[in-house]
Amino acid sequence: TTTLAFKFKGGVLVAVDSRSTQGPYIASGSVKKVIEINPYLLGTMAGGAADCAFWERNLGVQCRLHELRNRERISVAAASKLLANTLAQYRGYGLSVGTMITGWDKTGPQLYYVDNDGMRLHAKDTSPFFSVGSGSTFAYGVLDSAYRHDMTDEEAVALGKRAIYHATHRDAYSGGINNIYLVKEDGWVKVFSGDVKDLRDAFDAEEAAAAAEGS
Ligand SMILES: C#CCCCC(=O)N[C@@H](Cc1ccccc1)C(=O)N[C@@H](CC(C)C)B(O)O
Repeated sequence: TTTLAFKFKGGVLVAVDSRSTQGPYIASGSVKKVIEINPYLLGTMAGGAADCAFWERNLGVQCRLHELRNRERISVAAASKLLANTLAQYRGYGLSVGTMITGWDKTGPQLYYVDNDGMRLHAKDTSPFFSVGSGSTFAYGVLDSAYRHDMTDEEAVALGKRAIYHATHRDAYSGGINNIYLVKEDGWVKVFSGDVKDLRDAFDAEEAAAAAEGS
């Protein structure tokens, strides 16, 4: 798996692959690794497929109960804390969950990293991005070299495609379809879904257009 998310001028960009493996066997090439918790909250999945799917779906239930009891949408910080607390309860059971919880709440766009070790990190200006999964080292290489805060939405999408492209090219456990979401003030939007084999052309074209626009 390669999942990544970064905060930037326009909000939060989320990009993931869709491959599931069982050793060298490709169990699926079309896993939805972004879960749409509600129209303002997204969760990403890396690690155990069943563990991520089950506990992030459970997080959606907890978020909805929070809304009903408090008559207001849950903050990204609180939603990520709910998941972190759940994973802490099951520490030692062997869960494998590496996730990012992101969305736009009354404090603006927010991004957290949460995993089964009990880690919960808040993306700040010092480190505005995370990448999670077996291909994350390759994605970090691209993000570290090309990330800028003041990217346009198009440039952010092109960077997400570029990072996923290089990670899925090198990591045997990543591949399939690249799904990309943009988190804006009035909720998330799914902006792209395409085979990683075709990504090279996609980000080349986008970057050429951005360069032409810039000149
Ligand atoms: C048995 C078995 C594994 C069932 C499928 C399964 O969970 N595959 C895992 C890899 C894994 C994990 C833990 C134990 C074994 C095998 C997988 O593909 N994870 C991807 C993300 C999920 C959401 C699809 B990615 O992190 O590579």
